[in-house]
Amino acid sequence: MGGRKALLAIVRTIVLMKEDGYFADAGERAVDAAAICAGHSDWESCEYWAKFAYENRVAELGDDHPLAICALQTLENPRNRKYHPQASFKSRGLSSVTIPFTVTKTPSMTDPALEVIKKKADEAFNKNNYVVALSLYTFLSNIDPDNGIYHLNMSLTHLRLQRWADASSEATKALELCKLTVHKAKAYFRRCQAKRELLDELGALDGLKIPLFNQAIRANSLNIDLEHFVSSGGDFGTALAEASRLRRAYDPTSSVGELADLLSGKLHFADSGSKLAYEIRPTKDRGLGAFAMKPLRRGDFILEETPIFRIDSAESDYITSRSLAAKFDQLSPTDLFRCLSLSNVWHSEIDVFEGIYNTNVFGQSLLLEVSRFNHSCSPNARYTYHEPSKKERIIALTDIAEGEEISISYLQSRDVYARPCSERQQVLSSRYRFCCQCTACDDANFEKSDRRRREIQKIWESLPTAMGGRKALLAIVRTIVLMEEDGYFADAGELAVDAAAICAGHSDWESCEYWAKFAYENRVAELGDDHPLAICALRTLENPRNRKYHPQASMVPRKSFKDIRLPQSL
Ligand SMILES: C[S@@+](CC[C@H](N)C(=O)[O-])C[C@H]1O[C@@H](n2cnc3c(N)ncnc32)[C@H](O)[C@@H]1O
Repeated sequence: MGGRKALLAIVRTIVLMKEDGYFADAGERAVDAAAICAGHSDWESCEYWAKFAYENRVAELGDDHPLAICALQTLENPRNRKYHPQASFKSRGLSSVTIPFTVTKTPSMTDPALEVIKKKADEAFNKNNYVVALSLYTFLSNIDPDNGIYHLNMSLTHLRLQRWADASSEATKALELCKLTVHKAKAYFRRCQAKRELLDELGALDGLKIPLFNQAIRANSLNIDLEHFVSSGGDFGTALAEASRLRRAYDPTSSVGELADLLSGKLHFADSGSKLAYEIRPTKDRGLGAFAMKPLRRGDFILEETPIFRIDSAESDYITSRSLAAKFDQLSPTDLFRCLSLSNVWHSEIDVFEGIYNTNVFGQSLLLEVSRFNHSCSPNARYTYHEPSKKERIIALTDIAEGEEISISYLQSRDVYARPCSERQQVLSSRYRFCCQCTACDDANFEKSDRRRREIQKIWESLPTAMGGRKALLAIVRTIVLMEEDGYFADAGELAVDAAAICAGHSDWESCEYWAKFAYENRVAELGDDHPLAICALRTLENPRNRKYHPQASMVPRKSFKDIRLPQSL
């Protein structure tokens, strides 16, 4: 089925179903309609139907149902063949066919990120963690500036932090924005408390000189707000108690330093490993970055960090704002605040959690410190997840001078060392929204670098899928040489693992040992000697003929590859 006739049939079916009081399954018809429109490249109509399908599936199945999630992904990626396999297969022109009514939003489509942040802010406040609570309320009010409740909460939090002037001005903003009398009463009361403390401080400064004047101001100012508090339904006894209470003087130093540290991301975390190896500070043109605090050698551990959370691979295909909100919901308010201070290149275009996650996810981990390391296509360090300790590691790939920026590659293996600059830039700009200017991409080097990386690309494209024998070994040698020439010092170990396997297949045990040793040494340097991949390389080196480690050992005719080695310099 396809085209105009089918779409008209779908419209008629939905109208008849609705007229007949049957309110299920319209979403399924709309999925077909969206697919038809995608096939004819009518993206506007496709979006119209995909939205209808999504809203109906959410209403009928729940927004966390795989079919609703799938509909959302289809809505977000109409041209992607993963979601619409038939996209653009037919001729255009279907936009006039739509259904004659609209579907209202369901309550479950509220912003899950805001709900979580608000809950965590309240939690921090209730645990007397006012600095974090204030930061989270401030974050919320920046996203939703017309919501007076956040200002009301900020006013109270400033009061707890003894920041009277801020408490007063937040209460004033709450008064401007809050509609309900009960909220207004709270705002008056808080402003009154703040002013009293503020005036006490002023009175303490010059109170001896003009005590009567200060008392008059105090009485007048407090009275006005207290009057409003009472007339807005505030408790009279509370107002009286407030009016008669005298509080200690204002302490301007309280908590300010801690807040500044949190905001500038300068706090070091408990398990951030070798603190002396690097520091996070602003770069010239790419936000924050990590810089070596001492000279580092290839193989040195720079950082080990427990992820804030991980998304397992099965989950990663179904990430939605709601599933991410559930992850963020498990964090402490302080960790949530730290996450919210991470870079978000998506700004308000997408849900705040999705923006932060997409900008900062490394592999499957979201991390606070690793997230500050910038990208290079010729990195001097790499990140790797160490499953046994459940920590993400950053390890030096080259020697790094004190003061030099430490960079890692956001792209993996052949996506970086076997792709020319333009292809890398495409991914980096669409996913991370920056134009890379690393040594492999800058104007002075990119042509030379492109020549090498294109050659690697070609070598691998021209090899048969079932790789084996001399040709493959020569391809591996050439690739490692080109990578090295191009200043790319990761992943050679992985290629050497393949080389060892080829040699084992042909029963060339001497060559097998040569490559297995190279693989082991490189995996140790890049991943650590306790990494499962390094341990596996060691076992392979120790047991080259064992099929557990080389399943293809001696499976093909015996051959010698002793003449194929890497140059001595490597
Ligand atoms: C994981 S964050 C890295 C830390 C970030 N600079 C910060 O201030 O928190 C990724 C973002 O940093 C910036 N970035 C990373 N590497 C870069 C590079 N080579 N050139 C320009 N911007 C880069 C981009 O905005 C990117 O989306």
